[in-house]
Amino acid sequence: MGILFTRIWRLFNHQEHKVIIVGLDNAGKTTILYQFSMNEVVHTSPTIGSNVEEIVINNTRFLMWDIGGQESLRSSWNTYYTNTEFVIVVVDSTDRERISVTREELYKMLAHEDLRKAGLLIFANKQDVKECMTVAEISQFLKLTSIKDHQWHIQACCALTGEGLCQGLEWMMSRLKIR
Ligand SMILES: Nc1nc2c(ncn2[C@@H]2O[C@H](COP(=O)(O)OP(=O)(O)OP(=O)(O)O)[C@@H](O)[C@H]2O)c(=O)[nH]1
Repeated sequence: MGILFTRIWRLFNHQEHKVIIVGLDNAGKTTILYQFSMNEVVHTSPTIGSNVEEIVINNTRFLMWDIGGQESLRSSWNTYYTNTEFVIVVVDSTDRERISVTREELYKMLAHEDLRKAGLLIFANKQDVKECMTVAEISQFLKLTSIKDHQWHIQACCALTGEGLCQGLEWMMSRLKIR
């Protein structure tokens, strides 16, 4: 009886949390996705369209969509928004020139009806590179403290070594618990 109950419970709790990973081209989105799913660095090439992986952490399932960040692809990001619970924005912390483009894309996304309830995790990636922007600088450039209608968190990371990635996932897990 106990085992049967557990199986039925699992069947009905097979909930999957949809996550989209966005950011400008070359930010490190695909590298992050495959660190999550395979725990290793894969050789990446620019994503045309998207990559998707299921990631299971402590029985919690995330379906993660890594969406290509090239300029021509950004206008179709919104086709992925339905039912998204978390948006991960990956920032190339070495790319000072385009942080304003990231900011524009970020606020465009946050204003979209389909993302009204989505949590926002920002990865300040490539922290291994000397003289990259710090988390504080990126927060300021992106005006994160002005975001009142979404839960958000910024996390420094290096997708090549995996440093910081678990902390980002832990933040997402903590948000799920308090819902
Ligand atoms: N130094 C350094 N390089 C990184 C890091 N993360 C990713 N890269 C490199 O950045 C380049 C782009 O990484 P991708 O993961 O393909 O970037 P993307 O955001 O998926 O790019 P698009 O598919 O064009 O949108 C690759 O050469 C990666 O090896 C990091 O933390 N540090």
